[in-house]
Amino acid sequence: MLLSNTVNKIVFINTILSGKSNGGLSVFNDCKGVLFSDLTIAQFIEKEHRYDSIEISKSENRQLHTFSSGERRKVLLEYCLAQTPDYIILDNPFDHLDQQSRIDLSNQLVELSNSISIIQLANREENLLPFINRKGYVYDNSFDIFDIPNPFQTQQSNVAPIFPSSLLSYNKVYEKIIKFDQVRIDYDDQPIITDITWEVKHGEFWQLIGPNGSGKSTILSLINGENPKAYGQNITIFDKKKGSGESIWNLKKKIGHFSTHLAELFKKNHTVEQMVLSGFFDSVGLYVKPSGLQQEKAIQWLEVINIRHLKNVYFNRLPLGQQRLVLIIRALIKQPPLLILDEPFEGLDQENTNLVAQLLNTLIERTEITVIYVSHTIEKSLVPSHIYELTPTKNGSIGRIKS
Ligand SMILES: Nc1ncnc2c1ncn2[C@@H]1O[C@H](COP(=O)(O)OP(=O)(O)OP(=O)(O)O)[C@@H](O)[C@H]1O
Repeated sequence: MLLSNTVNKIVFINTILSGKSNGGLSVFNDCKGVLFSDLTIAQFIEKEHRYDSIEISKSENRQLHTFSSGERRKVLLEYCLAQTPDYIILDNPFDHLDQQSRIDLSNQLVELSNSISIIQLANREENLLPFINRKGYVYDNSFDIFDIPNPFQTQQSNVAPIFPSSLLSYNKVYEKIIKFDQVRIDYDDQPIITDITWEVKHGEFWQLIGPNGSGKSTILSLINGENPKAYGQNITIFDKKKGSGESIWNLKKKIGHFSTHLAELFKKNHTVEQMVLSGFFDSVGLYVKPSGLQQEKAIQWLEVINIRHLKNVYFNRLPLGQQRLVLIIRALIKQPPLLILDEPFEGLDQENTNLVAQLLNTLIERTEITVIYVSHTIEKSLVPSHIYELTPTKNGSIGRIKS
């Protein structure tokens, strides 16, 4: 099933799992189904957080949030198959996976399709599994299923003419936005990254690549102040050595941050507009009163991603793809000196992928922002000026500049 980003995926999935489908999917109404999705992962993480329990990875005795994004997916698939379902719903199964893991998963799914039924949900046609023999397209919340138009056309987004100006001006030019000097991080005596020496200068545009579990998110967490292991390492951010007295909040003021995990534990009833505004205050969700100018800016950004009409809808009720778009503009709204995006294209359909790529291109063209993003896929429309690649070794991942 190819789904547009406006489809409420949670309701769609629940309709199938509760045996209430109409049309072609009604053949599954009396069968036992399981869900393989970021949504399931988020639910398990929440449960483990609330009860301080281990729900999935009992053999490794680890909570799910301590696994990397790709590792979480692998652990979840094992768990799903152990439930011996009649069918499995695979929601964007290739998200968060590196190239080799995608190939391995494809092969595993070909095998699996001999014993159980598979319903694949994808946001991009190129991600549909090649062996799937019945395809459909759902584009709104009627959940009516149509044939996929051939060729499948997506609208080209054009964000350039209404790109909002910045409210704040960061006119200080830093000599070293980031400098890592022989950085090494261990978890439970297991080396994760080792001997990382890397420098990012003002205005540069970097992609950080490496296989699942190689330490990309760990590196980002050392930069954005979320990882206490940064202290004691030789790390300089905005010309200041880590540990030389700058508060995390001061650091966060200069960084816009997006990660697909950002709202995993967010359960409050905050609206879309409040969520976007919270980017000014470096919080997830809004806890202070914004100014009129800030509110104006939030509306302008919502216009950029074409969802101004949803400003009063609760963030948690939005389809996952739109939640991610909202979190991306939340990261952009203050137009900070440094923007960090961890997998900004995951879960987006082609149209919204184009939109985000164009937003980033415009930002890079018109401002002096420094950008670091992590992505397992190469987006043709987005060309970083530099690539830093992590390669795992038994002593932890080492890094090198790829271009
Ligand atoms: N809190 C933790 N406790 C134990 N191990 C951890 C913890 N956090 C991360 N790790 C491990 O560190 C390694 C690097 O994780 P990280 O999330 O940085 O990888 P990544 O390159 O971002 O992977 P992915 O592409 O799958 O997102 C992984 O093997 C992960 O299991």
